[in-house]
Amino acid sequence: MKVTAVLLAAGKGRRMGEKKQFIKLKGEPVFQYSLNTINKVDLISEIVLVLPEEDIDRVKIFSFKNVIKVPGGRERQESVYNALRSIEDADIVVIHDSARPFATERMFIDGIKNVKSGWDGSITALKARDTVKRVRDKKVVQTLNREELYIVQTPQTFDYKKVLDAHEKAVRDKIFGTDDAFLMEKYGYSVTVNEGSVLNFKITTKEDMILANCLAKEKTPF
Ligand SMILES: Nc1ccn([C@@H]2O[C@H](COP(=O)(O)OP(=O)(O)OP(=O)(O)O)[C@@H](O)[C@H]2O)c(=O)n1
Ligand SMILES: C[C@](O)(CO)[C@H](O)COP(=O)(O)O
Repeated sequence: MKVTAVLLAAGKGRRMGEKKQFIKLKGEPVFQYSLNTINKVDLISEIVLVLPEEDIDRVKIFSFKNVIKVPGGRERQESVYNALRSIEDADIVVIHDSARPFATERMFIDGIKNVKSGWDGSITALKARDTVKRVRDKKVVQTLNREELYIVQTPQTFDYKKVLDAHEKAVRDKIFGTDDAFLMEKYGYSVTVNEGSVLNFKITTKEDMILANCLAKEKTPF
């Protein structure tokens, strides 16, 4: 079974104030951390790296595995769709945000195993540990049952043909989601969870860089 990884690094970093995927963490750009991890996962045979169109030619990458560079779109969903359409043949695709540099090899492997075992998709997720409430106009209106709540991360792994189908239907129906699993759920595909980690947080604002710098290890690629 051919497994392709899609690494998303085409964001604008509006909340950070700069393109966070290129910020250096102990000498390496943020996106290179995920590339290093994906390179260690034997089950993955090629990588589609999605970059801002204006940066495609200048960005230097280090990878043992074959990397295809693809231009991103205006929104994350459009970037994923561009990547999926650029894939010539794959059975399984693993989609990962480069803004999550501390995803582990295990998260990639667990997702791939779940899809190989028959699920249409598997998403890295962390069971809610805090109490979660619904608030409207600053008034607390409901306390949610946290036994049913998961904080969703990437990598997210899917049957390639099915996730491409979900994205094509979403374009047709003008549906937008904050992750790819949302589109799978919407079109009736089965999605399960594999275990995430608090360390697999998404770098979003400058504050997140403090933690990222603490977690980053001095290392050379691979
Ligand atoms: N058009 C886009 C938007 C986002 N991403 C990627 O999707 C991931 C999650 O997005 P987010 O954290 O929202 O990143 P940005 O879009 O860069 O941030 P912001 O929303 O603050 O502009 C990141 O790895 C980002 O590079 C992408 O490839 N293409
Ligand atoms: C896909 C994702 O990482 C799951 O948590 C997240 O939704 C992407 O974040 P964004 O800021 O909405 O692009």
